[in-house]
Amino acid sequence: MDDNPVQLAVVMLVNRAGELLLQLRDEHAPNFPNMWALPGGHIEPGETPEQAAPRELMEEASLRPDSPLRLFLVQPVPEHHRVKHYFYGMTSAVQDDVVLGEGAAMVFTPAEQVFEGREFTPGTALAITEFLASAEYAQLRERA
Ligand SMILES: Nc1nc2c([nH]c(=O)n2[C@H]2C[C@H](O)[C@@H](COP(=O)(O)OP(=O)(O)OP(=O)(O)O)O2)c(=O)[nH]1
Repeated sequence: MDDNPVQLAVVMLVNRAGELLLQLRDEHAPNFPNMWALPGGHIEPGETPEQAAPRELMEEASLRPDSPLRLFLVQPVPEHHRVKHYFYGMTSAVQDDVVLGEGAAMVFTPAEQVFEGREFTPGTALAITEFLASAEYAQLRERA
């Protein structure tokens, strides 16, 4: 039984070149230090996942999506007592627009390089794999 799992909102933000924004967690992070992740974090009490996702993106990268983020996947991770809400969206921002607010790095990464030598937080690699193969990602690429 996992009665009250921690609720997280994370963002798969794609730029006009089709690159995905990835966060490297810093060495002092209490959980999963030095691992790759998506920008995101805890959904605060009274906050919806739809509110938490753009807030975390602003706090951690100083970026806004071009249009409202959409939900891609809700993923239970019972072994870590978490539920992760994955949102996606497009930005016309470029790497120089990123202001690192949390973590050791925040980088737009070409899709074919996402899995090159990176260890991801639980559930993240699976969600990114599904997203990069999805109609949702293909549609963003068509509109870029
Ligand atoms: N940002 C992020 N955190 C993740 C991912 N996967 C995953 O298990 N986590 C975990 C790590 C942390 O235990 C938790 C999020 O913590 P955080 O420190 O990044 O979030 P936060 O901004 O809410 O931080 P705080 O308010 O607790 O200081 O979720 C992911 O893809 N991105």
